[in-house]
Amino acid sequence: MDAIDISSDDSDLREIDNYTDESPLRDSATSRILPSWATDSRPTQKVSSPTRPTYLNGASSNYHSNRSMNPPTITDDSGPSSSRAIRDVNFEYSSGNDGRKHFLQQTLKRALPTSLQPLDLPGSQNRQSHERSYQSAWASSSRGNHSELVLYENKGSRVLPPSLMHRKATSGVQYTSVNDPLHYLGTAEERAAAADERLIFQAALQDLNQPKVEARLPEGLLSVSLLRHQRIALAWMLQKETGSVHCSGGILADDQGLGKTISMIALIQMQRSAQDKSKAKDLDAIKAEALNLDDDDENGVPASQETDQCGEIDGVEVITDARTSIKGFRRRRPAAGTLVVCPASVLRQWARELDEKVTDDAHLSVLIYHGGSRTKKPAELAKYDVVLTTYAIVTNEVPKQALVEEDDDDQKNGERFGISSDFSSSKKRKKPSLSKRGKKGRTGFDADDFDPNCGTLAKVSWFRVILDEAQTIKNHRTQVARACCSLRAKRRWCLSGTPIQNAIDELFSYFRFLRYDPYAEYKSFCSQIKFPIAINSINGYKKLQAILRAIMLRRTKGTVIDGEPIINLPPKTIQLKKVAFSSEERAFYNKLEAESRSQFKAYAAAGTVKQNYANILLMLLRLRQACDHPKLVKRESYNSVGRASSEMAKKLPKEMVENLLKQLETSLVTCSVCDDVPEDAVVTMCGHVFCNQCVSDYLTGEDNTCPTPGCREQLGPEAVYSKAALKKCVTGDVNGDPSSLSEFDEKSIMENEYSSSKIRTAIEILESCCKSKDTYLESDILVQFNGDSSNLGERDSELQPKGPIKAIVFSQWTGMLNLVERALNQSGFRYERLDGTMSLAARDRAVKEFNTNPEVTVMLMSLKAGNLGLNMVAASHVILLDLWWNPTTEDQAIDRAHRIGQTRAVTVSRLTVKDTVEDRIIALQEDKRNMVASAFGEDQSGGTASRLTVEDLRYLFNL
Ligand SMILES: Nc1ncnc2c1ncn2[C@@H]1O[C@H](COP(=O)(O)OP(=O)(O)OP(=O)(O)O)[C@@H](O)[C@H]1O
Repeated sequence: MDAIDISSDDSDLREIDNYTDESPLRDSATSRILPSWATDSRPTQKVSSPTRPTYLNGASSNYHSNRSMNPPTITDDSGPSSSRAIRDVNFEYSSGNDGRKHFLQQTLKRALPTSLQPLDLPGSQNRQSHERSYQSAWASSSRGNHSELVLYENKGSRVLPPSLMHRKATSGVQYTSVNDPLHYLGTAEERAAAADERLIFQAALQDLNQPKVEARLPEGLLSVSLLRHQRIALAWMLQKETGSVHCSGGILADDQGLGKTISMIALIQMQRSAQDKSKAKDLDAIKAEALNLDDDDENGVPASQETDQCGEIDGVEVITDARTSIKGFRRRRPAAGTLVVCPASVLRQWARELDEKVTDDAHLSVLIYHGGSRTKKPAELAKYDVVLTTYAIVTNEVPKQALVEEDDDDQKNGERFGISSDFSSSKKRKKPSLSKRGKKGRTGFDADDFDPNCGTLAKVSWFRVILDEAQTIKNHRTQVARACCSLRAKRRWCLSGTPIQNAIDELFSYFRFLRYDPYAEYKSFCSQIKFPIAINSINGYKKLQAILRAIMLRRTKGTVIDGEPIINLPPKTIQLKKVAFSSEERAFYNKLEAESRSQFKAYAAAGTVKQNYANILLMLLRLRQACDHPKLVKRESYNSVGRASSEMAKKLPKEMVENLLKQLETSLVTCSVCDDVPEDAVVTMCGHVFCNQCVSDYLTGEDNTCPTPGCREQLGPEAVYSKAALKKCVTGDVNGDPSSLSEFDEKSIMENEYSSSKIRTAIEILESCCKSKDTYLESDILVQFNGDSSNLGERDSELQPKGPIKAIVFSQWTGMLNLVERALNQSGFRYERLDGTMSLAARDRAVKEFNTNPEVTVMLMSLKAGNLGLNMVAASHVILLDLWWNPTTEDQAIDRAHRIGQTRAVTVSRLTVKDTVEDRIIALQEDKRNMVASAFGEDQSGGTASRLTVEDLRYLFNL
């Protein structure tokens, strides 16, 4: 469980199982989401920040705006800032008399900040010595009494960074220079030494002084020229792949639409061309570099030490370790090129970019590894320069890395540090681990890593693995994250415009994938990153920025290099449009809220709030949906599942149908794909319940397993049943079409022609922009884009392309898209639609049609299926019909239109209804936005406001 609950009371919401990243109740800003009636009646009082805290505005990028440095505001730790910080990392503490003091004491007991830890000599600080210092620090601190411990916290000035203390250095410890030989440790020592934070400090220091190096690709490799920020990214990536001691690779976190894909393609080309050159010179050396992929094989034992017996399966040499009899295929695993893992919806786009942006002469061989007929031969994968696949297939084929047993560790630390079990999180339910601890190798991989039955992707050693839209693995407990972590690779990259969406914890998953030591260990991540933020948000976030600096490159659309914006995109205007309910809608909503209120009160009175987590989420879902259209609330099942599924349901034994129906009707659980209460719920043959759209999206085009953690049932689209389809079977009316079922009230707002206030507003916006005569006016702000990137971003009104103004309309609910469709038909719009229930080919067709057919002016998109990766620059208006829990998902959606290639000013309308749950979601989004800005050191506009000094770094790493 991600949230570490150290409150002694039996507070209800905090310990709810099955909470998820996106779920509102997991966030400690719960009180912002639940209506006041819900929070007021909670039996346990929670402490929350009464005022908005002050945030740090440090720098996270080398390439920042030319602003002068503003030292961050110093806030009293006992004030709102610290309580905010506590919320950021999901702490809570009891609000009794000494609640806060007690919390701090316990936090300090659990993980002393580095500033209180003795330093080991560089290179000697392996994991055990780290633990020793951790213990001894506690031992020395614990000799003091509690008030002494609190003293460290309250007398914050004693531990402030020098830059915040009139430039007086507090640490007498010498720090090593960039030229220190430590920086050039041999390969064998690198891993051990990387666990030393001192190296991270040095990298950050070096980075601070680093000039804006640009790499130039040899002529003839790409069909377009790289933009300046892309050339800088290329130089940075080359350095990270070859000259970094932390991990080979990193996080390219540029804003959506700045060209991360092309930057990666340039990296692949650059490295290939370098190889080609040196191949001529030294073939042997190349073999060693390209094929010695076992460097990253963490279960590996040098071949010379093994006395193995060999056999061969599928062209892969299988080795039986003579001592353990464990079968492995570490040796001779085919050495393959670059694996790109991305959401299914952008698979084809990657293929297109690889085809179009690379010259014919420097052609890269590309395999789309997707679909039921994909090859089973590892050697086949190894033939290609680039293999493209999806997260679903990786999840399916790669044995999962063991779960991080943080609860376990917490308990051990609690016991070791004398913390009462009341404060340990060990009471919480542990998610099942697929592997037993005893079977794990030294780095926690499952023994079945060597299972010859694992999929083809796992039987290859990759030279490079790129996770596109890497936020997909943000929850390190999920199967997808654990599978990606197990991929064998020499170099690793995460691409994401929004790497943090909900909580700092999400970074841990990337660090783990990247092998970014010491933070790839959950305990170190907590003690070195999470806890310092909890204790002092200003310093904690500054340190995080420094840590990120060593492996992350992030530029936003507002980034300036040498006084020049990195890209001249047309402006983007976001309007929050407050829609007023009609009187009927208001009455409907108020009634619904009143019902939810009394229901919640009943749970609270019975002390069963936490048992009713899913019910409460459902109440929230209904309130959210009521803001869109009352019909969404009443309609239980409005989408037909596929014909194959309806046919299959008819063939099932009656008893099985009844059981599945019961499961669908009575089990209130969250959908394990989107982590919300299922919309248009469907049940799988194995009895798991999902949103129809989510499970369809997951299963698109793949023979797959059930997405529920721990369930390995094979699943096809025909084994997913809607309530309507099952009911038909039970009542014997097996020939009916489930989609035509209607269960609605016949009140006026439930009538078919009733169009909600939000839909009416959306249509008005579309009428005014897409049907207006201005469509072809010269007055549009246009930017020339003719494929020649040397002209990218230049404004030239004479070359304005003429074309219709188009819009994308997003909703998270397919039911809402259905209702909007009807309104569009009535108003005579031509539109396309993209949602998770469609095949990849159908989605691709819809995007192409929208982008190229001048008659089609509206694209209806599901936020869940269409917010990532797609290029939809034909649209210059975006309408968001409903709000998502975190703002980054909305940003992603908006940037489908606001990206390189956009020629017009982009207008975004976010529709919300006043005095509803949506007000509270907006406040929650604001909190999350601030947390992300603090972590990256960005201001609200996405620019970097100030940068870390050498003193800051020295202080932050306690050197
Ligand atoms: N140097 C360039 N020359 C020509 N076109 C470019 C260049 N760089 C990027 N583009 C185009 O800009 C668009 C956006 O690029 P890309 O899809 O790589 O962005 P991204 O950062 O990966 O975005 P997202 O995070 O949304 O996936 C693409 O259509 C791409 O072809």
